[in-house]
Amino acid sequence: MRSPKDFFAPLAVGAPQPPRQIPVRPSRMIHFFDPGNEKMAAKVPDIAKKTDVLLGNLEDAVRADRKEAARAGLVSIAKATDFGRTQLWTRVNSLDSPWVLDDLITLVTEIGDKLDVIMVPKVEGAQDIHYVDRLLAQLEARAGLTKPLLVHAILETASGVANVEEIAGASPRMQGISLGPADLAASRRMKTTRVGGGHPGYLVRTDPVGDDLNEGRTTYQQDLWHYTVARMVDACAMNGILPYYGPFGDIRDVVACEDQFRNAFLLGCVGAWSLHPVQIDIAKKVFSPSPADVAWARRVIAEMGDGTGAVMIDGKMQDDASVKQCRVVVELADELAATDPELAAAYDAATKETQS
Ligand SMILES: CC(=O)SCCNC(=O)CCNC(=O)[C@H](O)C(C)(C)COP(=O)(O)OP(=O)(O)OC[C@H]1O[C@@H](n2cnc3c(N)ncnc32)[C@H](O)[C@@H]1OP(=O)(O)O
Ligand SMILES: O=CC(=O)O
Ligand SMILES: [Mg+2]
Repeated sequence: MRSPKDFFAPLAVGAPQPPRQIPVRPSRMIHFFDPGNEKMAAKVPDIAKKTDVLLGNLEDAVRADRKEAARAGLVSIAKATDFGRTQLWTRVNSLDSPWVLDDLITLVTEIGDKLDVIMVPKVEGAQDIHYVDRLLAQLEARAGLTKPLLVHAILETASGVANVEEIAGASPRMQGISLGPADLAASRRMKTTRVGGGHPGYLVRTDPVGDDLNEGRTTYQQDLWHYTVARMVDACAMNGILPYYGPFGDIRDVVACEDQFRNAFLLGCVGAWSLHPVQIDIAKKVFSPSPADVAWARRVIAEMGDGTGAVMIDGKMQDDASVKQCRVVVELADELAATDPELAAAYDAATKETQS
């Protein structure tokens, strides 16, 4: 057993120093594509210009007989493309699959310098992260990489949820965690047949008004994912890593997709997956704080001075705690605005308006 003092030491001789902080880079949408699908692959250079993260997916949604083609496709796309500021991630096959070892060996060796994050599916506990951590260190050392690869876990097994805190803190490489509602539903033996989103049957109903149990009773659909997202957000926050909502499979229902993404944003997530080009702009809109919220937050910070005490602004009490929330919003807005001049202009315009 290594001492806690060794937590940040490289796990192989010659491997780069693991990170002490997760780099702050926009990751509002993690856009999935199948690198073995020629049509999708052809769109990558253009999609790269409008996404924060492009993810070459090798796992579910890639047919078993297309796994090698997807892996080879990702290698050639990564070598041929200048991604600019866009991060390149991959989702490798699960640790019990016949493909994952070759996924990791090939990708780290061939394009380890181009990849930022490796997403690991179906993580059950810290032991899965420890395995990947050591293997990556060995491969990084062999490939002579100088920048450590980061690891992102998908929360999509019942035991993964039970162990989410230890997963989040299992390695200094841990960059974040995404909810995987489809596999999680199956693992939990939930009786849904969807990829994320709500279900009309999961509801609460107001009390009966008279003898007729069917008359005048309103029902409210509930969020199937609230408990898991909230646990994931806490586990990530306490370990200094980033939480994400995962996939929303009803591509046509852009309205409900936006709702699901916004619930996650409000609860603390920094982004979500986009499975289809139509979901990119939804994620960008939802996971960027609105100009009105940023203007308000800047006003509260300005009026709170040194950040202590209580003031009244437009009839609302503000104090040390609310100013901290405002700082979270403004920090995120500033980070996003730093690479998005349009957003920066919208934030400044809204701020000027509240000052006039
Ligand atoms: C539970 C989980 O694990 S979720 C994560 C795994 N799943 C995925 O990664 C799914 C990724 N997405 C997809 O495979 C596809 O978007 C599908 C199958 C859902 C729909 O694909 P299509 O039926 O081709 O959709 P549609 O006809 O609307 O596509 C329009 C165009 O966008 C392209 N396109 C679709 N999805 C993507 C994408 N994710 N990235 C880039 N291009 C895409 C299509 O190739 C098509 O191109 P064309 O105009 O040159 O023909
Ligand atoms: O991988 C994602 C999921 O929902 O399953
Ligand atoms: Mg899954």
